Amino acid sequence: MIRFDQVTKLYKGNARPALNAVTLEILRGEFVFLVGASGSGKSSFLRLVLKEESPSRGQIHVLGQNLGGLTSRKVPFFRRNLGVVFQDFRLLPQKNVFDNVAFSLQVIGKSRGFIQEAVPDVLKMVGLAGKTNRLPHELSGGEQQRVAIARAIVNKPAILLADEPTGNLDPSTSAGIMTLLERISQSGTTVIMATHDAGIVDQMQRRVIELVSGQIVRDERQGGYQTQAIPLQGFGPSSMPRQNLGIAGQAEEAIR
Ligand SMILES: Nc1ncnc2c1ncn2[C@@H]1O[C@H](COP(=O)(O)OP(=O)(O)OP(=O)(O)O)[C@@H](O)[C@H]1O
Repeated sequence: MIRFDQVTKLYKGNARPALNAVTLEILRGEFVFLVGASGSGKSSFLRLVLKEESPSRGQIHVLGQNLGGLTSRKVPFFRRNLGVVFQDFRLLPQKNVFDNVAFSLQVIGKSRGFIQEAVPDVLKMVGLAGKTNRLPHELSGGEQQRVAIARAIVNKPAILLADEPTGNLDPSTSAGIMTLLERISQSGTTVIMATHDAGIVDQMQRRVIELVSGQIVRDERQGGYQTQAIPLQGFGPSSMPRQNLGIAGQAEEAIR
């Protein structure tokens, strides 16, 4: 579904790579938390999956396509398979709830009939059936994020990328958003969520990939936010006990 082979991302004017030789595979229907300190490379990872950025080295495959071979003309079509949700919702302030969701279907040329059916369906799913005519500023933060999620999933993407989707929400509203993301994942969508929210990661016990300075230091099937390992010197796979290395780390260690 998503495969990174030795992916390094260097930005201009930044000597240290944002991602450094990242190798991983994410399967269909998986729910994955991406954790790590600010600047560890989480957003860069998501932008590479979306092909908003290109790797400096290495190869990325998403949904069977080698992103390196994707021409810029084909990128908008490729992105139809991906939904994206951000911390700051990014709704269109002048459009009501219905139109915010409908707009994403209009731009990809869906028919009026399709839109009239699909939008109410998805708004019902996210629990906003009664609020279709509200403007974003008339909604709570949690409701705005539900609109953003509805917009991201209305075209039934195979992959949902969420960059700190609960970052602006209180704990109980966040819990509601996580229940929704879990339901979306259960319907077969791969969900990748970058987060600093320790409580959520600890509670959900899903796959956790931890980045430190652009490198994977932990990849656990059912992990928590905080690694159990206390690195002796600096960070990085070499300072982590073997049992906490996860699949990618063990592979790296085997190569060394
Ligand atoms: N467009 C850019 N140009 C130059 N450097 C960048 C750019 N985007 C990110 N970086 C750098 O790449 C590194 C990784 O940043 P990234 O945004 O991926 O981290 P992050 O883990 O998502 O952080 P946060 O949790 O704060 O969102 C940082 O050192 C950052 O300064």
